[in-house]
Amino acid sequence: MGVTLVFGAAGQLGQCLQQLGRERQLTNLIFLPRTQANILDEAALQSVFTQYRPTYLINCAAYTAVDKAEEEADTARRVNRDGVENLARLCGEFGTTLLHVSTDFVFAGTGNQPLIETDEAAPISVYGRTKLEGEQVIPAHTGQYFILRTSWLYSRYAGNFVKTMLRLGQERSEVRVIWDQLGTPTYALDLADCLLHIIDSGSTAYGLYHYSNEGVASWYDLAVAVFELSGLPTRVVPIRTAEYPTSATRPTFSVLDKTNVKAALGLAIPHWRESLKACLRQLA
Ligand SMILES: NC(=O)C1=CN([C@@H]2O[C@H](COP(=O)(O)OP(=O)(O)OC[C@H]3O[C@@H](n4cnc5c(N)ncnc54)[C@H](OP(=O)(O)O)[C@@H]3O)[C@@H](O)[C@H]2O)C=CC1
Ligand SMILES: Cc1cn([C@H]2C[C@H](O)[C@@H](COP(=O)(O)OP(=O)(O)O[C@H]3O[C@@H](C)C(=O)[C@@H](O)[C@H]3O)O2)c(=O)[nH]c1=O
Repeated sequence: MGVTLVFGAAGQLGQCLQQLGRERQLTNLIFLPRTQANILDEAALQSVFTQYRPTYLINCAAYTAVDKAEEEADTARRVNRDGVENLARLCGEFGTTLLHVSTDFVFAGTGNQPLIETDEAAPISVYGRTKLEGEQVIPAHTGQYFILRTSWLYSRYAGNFVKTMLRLGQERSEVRVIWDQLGTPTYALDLADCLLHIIDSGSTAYGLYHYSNEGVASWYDLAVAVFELSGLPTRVVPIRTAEYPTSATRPTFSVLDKTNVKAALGLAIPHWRESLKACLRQLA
């Protein structure tokens, strides 16, 4: 069986893949943190590809600080666009299948219907724009790719909204959370499982797909569920976006339609509340 290289292995999704790799004893998964393989370092990438000649590459490396990206557009673009192009070029040269992850923030989010892959992407933040550019550079270099757009990732690893709520819940009796932005929380471990499923299945249904957990929620709903399921008495006050100013504008409605990924890969996707329970069990 060929080798799968994982870039950005120290991040949230990368650590979920490491967890599944350990649990399933997948010896052909090679994890490369930024310190070993910076996706902006073309010479280092060339030598990693020459050494491993990977069958698959999973790219978890990204610039994900949504607000900070507004002031660091060049840095965000280098990682989210140029870094992805470096990987795609080498995947093309080495016949490697690229599994790349993108975001619901490529959408303006002004509608009210679940978004399909062919809906117009019109990002309203630097992060969203640079992630869209990353999606768009891939097909020029290789046709062997899966791009999975996902949303609102959380897990026991790295920083994420669920962990922020648990921390705030310990510190305060009340938190104020936006209820007028709708999307779908996604357990990063479920996404990691989906990525490994693509590899296991040997699927050649290349292309762009939407993947999140099932259901719809506001950030307020998610916070309420976190406190309810973890038995914390914290009160959640619903507020509007205007009452929580941030540098980056976020989509109002970015629920992803998963019809295509389920059909192409034969996946059963858990509801976000079920996956949240599983994550909170891991965190406890
Ligand atoms: N988090 C979320 O809510 C969502 C994430 N996504 C997408 O999912 C993917 C995974 O996200 P997630 O795991 O949460 O992100 P994280 O920010 O947790 O992890 C990203 C990793 O990429 C690394 N990295 C940054 N720059 C480089 C570089 N030049 N070379 C190599 N590695 C680098 C970071 O290293 P360091 O820690 O040193 O900066 C970090 O370890 C990303 O593509 C993201 O855009 C999509 C929707 C939602
Ligand atoms: C901490 C906090 C956040 N919020 C709001 C702000 C924002 O609209 C929303 C989420 O805030 P965060 O900053 O935690 O999450 P954010 O960084 O916006 O999350 C996004 O990250 C990128 C990487 C993606 O790709 C997206 O899919 C999405 O997951 O919750 C509150 O209303 N109250 C709070 O106390």
